[in-house]
Amino acid sequence: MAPRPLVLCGPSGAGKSTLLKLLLDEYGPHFGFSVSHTTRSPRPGEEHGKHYYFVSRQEMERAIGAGEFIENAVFSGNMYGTSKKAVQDVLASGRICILDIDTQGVMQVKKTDLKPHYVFIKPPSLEDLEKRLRARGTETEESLAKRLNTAQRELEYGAVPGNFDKIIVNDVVEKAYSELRKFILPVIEEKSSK
Ligand SMILES: Nc1ncnc2c1ncn2[C@@H]1O[C@H](COP(=O)(O)OP(=O)(O)OP(=O)(O)O)[C@@H](O)[C@H]1O
Repeated sequence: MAPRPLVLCGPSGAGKSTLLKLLLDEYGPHFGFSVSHTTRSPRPGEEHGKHYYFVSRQEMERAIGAGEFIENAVFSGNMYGTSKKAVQDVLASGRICILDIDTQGVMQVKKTDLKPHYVFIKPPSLEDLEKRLRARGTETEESLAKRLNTAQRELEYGAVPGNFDKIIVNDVVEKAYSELRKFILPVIEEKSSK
């Protein structure tokens, strides 16, 4: 039986990439990422089928209409999405497929039969979240305001009982990572014993 995917969700700046990096440093070979589809043009060095499946808007709309996508979203005018096939390819290789998605994506995944483990990464407070995003230095004032606004709604969704199997407050990174590790180890062990 294929392993269950792992959903990592949480507001921008909560620390998903940070925790994911630690997880992959320690257990990389057990995990895999699905290759997303996008209608944006490839950047230099990006390969079709490796970084993304680069498709036309027409093809993407057809596939979404045909129910081939688990989740999809529009960012700055371009469509992005995760196809069922892309996730199944990872699972078929015996790896735990990581889905780093927002709450909209989670709602869509919940309608599929993928049955992932749902983990929500939470910042200690909105103030901390803002500090971290500012310190990361990747945002303009406009994108920062947008992320903080969205964060409020995501935190509300994260707090609804039953929406997630595990909520991890990313206060001290090491502590948050050890919680994530403890949650996912049984999944790795179950997979490895098959
Ligand atoms: N526990 C922590 N304490 C202090 N800073 C942290 C902590 N965890 C992460 N950071 C820092 O906060 C910033 C945001 O973290 P990260 O990029 O991992 O967030 P993210 O959830 O992946 O965001 P996005 O969804 O925008 O990709 C980074 O600069 C990271 O180094």
